[in-house]
Amino acid sequence: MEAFHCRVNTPLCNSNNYNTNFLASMQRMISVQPCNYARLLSVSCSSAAPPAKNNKRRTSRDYSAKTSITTSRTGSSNPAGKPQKLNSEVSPHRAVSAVRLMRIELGGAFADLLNDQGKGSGDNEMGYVERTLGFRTRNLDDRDLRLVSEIVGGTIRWRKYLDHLILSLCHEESTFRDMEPLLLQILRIGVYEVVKLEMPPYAVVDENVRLAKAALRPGAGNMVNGILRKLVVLKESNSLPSPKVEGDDRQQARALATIHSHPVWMVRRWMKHLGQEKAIELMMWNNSNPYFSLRANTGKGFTRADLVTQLEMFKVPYEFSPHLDDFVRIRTGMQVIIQAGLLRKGLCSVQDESAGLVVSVVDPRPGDTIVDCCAAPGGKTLFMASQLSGQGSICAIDINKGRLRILKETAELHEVDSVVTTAHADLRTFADENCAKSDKVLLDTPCSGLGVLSKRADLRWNRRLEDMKELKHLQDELLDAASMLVKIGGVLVYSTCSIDPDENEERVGAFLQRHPEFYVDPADGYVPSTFVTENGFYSSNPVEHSLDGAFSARLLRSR
Ligand SMILES: C[S@@+](CC[C@H](N)C(=O)[O-])C[C@H]1O[C@@H](n2cnc3c(N)ncnc32)[C@H](O)[C@@H]1O
Repeated sequence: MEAFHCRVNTPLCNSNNYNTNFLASMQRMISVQPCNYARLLSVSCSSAAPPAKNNKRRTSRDYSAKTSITTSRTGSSNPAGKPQKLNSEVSPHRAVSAVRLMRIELGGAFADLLNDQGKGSGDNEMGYVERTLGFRTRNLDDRDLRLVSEIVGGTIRWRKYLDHLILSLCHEESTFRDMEPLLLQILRIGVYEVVKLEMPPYAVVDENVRLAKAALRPGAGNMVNGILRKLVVLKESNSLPSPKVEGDDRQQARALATIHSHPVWMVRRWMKHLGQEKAIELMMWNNSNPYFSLRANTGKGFTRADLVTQLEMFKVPYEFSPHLDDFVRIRTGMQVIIQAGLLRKGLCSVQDESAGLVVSVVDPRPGDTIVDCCAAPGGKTLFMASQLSGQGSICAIDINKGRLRILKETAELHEVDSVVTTAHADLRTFADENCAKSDKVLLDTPCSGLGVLSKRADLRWNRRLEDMKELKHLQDELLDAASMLVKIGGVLVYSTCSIDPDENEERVGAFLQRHPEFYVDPADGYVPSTFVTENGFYSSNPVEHSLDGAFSARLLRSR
């Protein structure tokens, strides 16, 4: 059977991609490679573990394409071709989680975007369930929605570790290697529920067996039953298989990557830059449940006190940010906030304080002319605009038209559009063609996003080591371009949401060598000293500051 090689494109930046659509992605994949439909159907209808006839390892993506093609060609992925119907036996959150996981891993949907959709999204989700599994379940209630977020986020984060457990519980490696994607997702959910959520184990087994039988076939249910029961026995006797951290650096990194569920290349990089202990702390942070920060939109006259009144009214527990006046932190209650329409009405935004502190480094003042070079979807543009009190201007540039449209619409919603204009352009061309010089230029550059892995559960699996090399080159070019827009005496702020020195200190160092007309203005006048490095840069560290990782350098132009 021929393998599919479909790389899901991910933007080289931290922000969400808003136009992902499962079926469209599937169609894209279909158009990439032809496939053998008869074989696909036979794969879906055969026993729990389809026989491995080829030597090549089948990736889950290979099977996903097959599954989805079956779906799109027949209108139902139900292998027995049963009419679509309500299945009240299957728990809704498991069915939705399994289908969401398929969409994320195979269709390129983004985990956090799906989690943010809130009430109403349950109907769409059920549509996906029906199209993928061939039946509906009862509707999701609030508890189900919370469970879906928890299970989907956790299962993605822990994927490597969960697969390690599943593999070690399979009789043969080929059983795991050739497992069809939906069956694998159901097993991952079950293993995550038993091992990480510590849910009542035999209920978890029964529920996931029921899902596998209904969504696939009885043989698949038997397989889930066998594997999960073995897992429960091992868990109860405290003898889950775990790789030993021993041998040379590479072997140790491999073991740690499995235990803490991260790509090996990242672990090796962090062991080199941070040492083993700090690398482990960072991975533990990335695997923990993040809290979120909300910024009250003062540009619209909605203060933090107003926000707090709303949170108290909806009984959402909060804490004040110790660093930024407009921000509060919440650990739970995001669904309530979404349902109450606070985001939709533009009264507040979800923004990490680490990003807010980058704006503090820019230090926007009423009357400033500002260029935001890589602006979309606009988190920092809008926060800067709210500080201009209607005086001054921000030119928001981005190469991505769709994201820039979102920025423009949000600026109107936030009532700061009088100071924001947008320019759809490649910064490198824009800088060549525009000779106007500005007071302040922010370059929030495309980066690996290695500082935001706790919030972006799927990002770790979408990044490759090669991205780092490509990014360095782009970051240098964008820095050169951004510097052309700064007036003499003006400010250039370079920022990333990465903790990687290659993207941060090294890029700034190389820039200063190429541009002796710039020098560092230490960040300690702009952010609390705990965030200021010995070189005068702003740097937030997830483990040390309990924020996302971010970096910025404030550079002044002398001539
Ligand atoms: C890190 S994101 C920016 C996030 C944004 N500053 C915010 O706070 O919401 C990087 C952005 O750079 C844009 N970008 C990438 N290459 C670009 C280029 N050559 N010119 C202009 N924008 C570019 C991407 O489209 C993406 O929106």
